[in-house]
Amino acid sequence: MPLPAEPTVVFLDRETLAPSVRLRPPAFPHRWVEHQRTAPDEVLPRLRGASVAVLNKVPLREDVLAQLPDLRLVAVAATGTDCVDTAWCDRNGVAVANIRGYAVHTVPEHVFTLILALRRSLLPYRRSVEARRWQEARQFCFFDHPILDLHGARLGLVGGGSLGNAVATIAGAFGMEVVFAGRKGDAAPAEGRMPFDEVIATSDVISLHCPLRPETRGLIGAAEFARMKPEAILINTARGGLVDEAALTEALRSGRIGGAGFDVAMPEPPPADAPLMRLLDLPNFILTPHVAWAGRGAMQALADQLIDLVDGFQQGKPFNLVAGGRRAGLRCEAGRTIGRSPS
Ligand SMILES: NC(=O)C1=CN([C@@H]2O[C@H](COP(=O)(O)OP(=O)(O)OC[C@H]3O[C@@H](n4cnc5c(N)ncnc54)[C@H](O)[C@@H]3O)[C@@H](O)[C@H]2O)C=CC1
Ligand SMILES: O=C(O)C(=O)CO
Repeated sequence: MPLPAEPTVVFLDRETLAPSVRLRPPAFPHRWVEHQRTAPDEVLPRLRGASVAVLNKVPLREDVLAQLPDLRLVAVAATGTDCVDTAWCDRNGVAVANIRGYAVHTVPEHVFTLILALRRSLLPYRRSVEARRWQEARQFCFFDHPILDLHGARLGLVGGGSLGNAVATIAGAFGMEVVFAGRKGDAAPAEGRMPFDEVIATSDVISLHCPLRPETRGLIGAAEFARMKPEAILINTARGGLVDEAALTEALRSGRIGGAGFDVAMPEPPPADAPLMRLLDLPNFILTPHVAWAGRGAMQALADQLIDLVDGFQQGKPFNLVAGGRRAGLRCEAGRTIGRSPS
């Protein structure tokens, strides 16, 4: 359904984009309302009467959506749309669009920052040097912490979209062997994919690049940690919720795996006593605050694409739809706009 004349566009969490990011105004007459942040009980009153909701991480669920008859488009200022009830939107003709491909450099660079730091014991060596351990060494260096090269190591990727593929390209330059996992439980995965369990059992580094959906929640749990190589490291820059944090705690504390690098948690921010926060004393665990995407250029690209989404929708040329495309004559499948429906 098209937007009305002079629609109201409400951005619920503007402060999730840095103040330096320029948001150009949509190219049509509209009323723009911007909130720095929005608490759960403020979502409904703020979106009443709005045709377009813009949000990054504000949850938008059925109980609220059902009370917003004027809403036509939810423009998510991120790739992951797990904060929106896309199934409800799809059933009820509310379009949901996301940002794609903006993070193909920034997230993979963060992934390799974590991988290299863990494989080379960067933080433990820094701590040792700070503690004057070098001065105690009887020769020119010391070997308190393990160092493992990337060359020749196997990288197992879960998710072969824009980020999985970009990580694979960098891995190739390091001389890593890259394997892509098939879907969990699928014994005969598509060509070019290795069975999920085999990827888990044989990879030196496992990196997650799939969306959080009901079927991927808890994708990596106790059974997966039990299968991993003792030196394996797990990288999660995708979403908290993909990994069972209690099982991760057990795997790291017992020395079952070599280490983990996480940029995401469930919930965010994590409370001070959350499982991931309690792991921070470990030298082989690194937690960053969901900033893998936050390279300056990537954030501006995201902001530009965000307004393109709104303009495209208003012009009757929606793109990047993950839900609600049927009424616009577009089919949405597995989070992808895959083409025009046959008429
Ligand atoms: N930490 C951060 O700053 C950022 C995190 N992300 C996260 O990374 C995820 C991936 O981003 P992109 O590669 O750009 O998305 P994408 O949509 O290009 O690729 C996602 C891939 O996951 C695959 N997939 C879907 N369900 C799966 C399952 N059950 N098992 C295995 N694979 C499955 C899809 O087939 C697709 O190949 C996003 O969904 C988002 O949650 C994205 C950007 C920044
Ligand atoms: O783009 C995404 O999915 C992110 O998590 C960044 O907000």
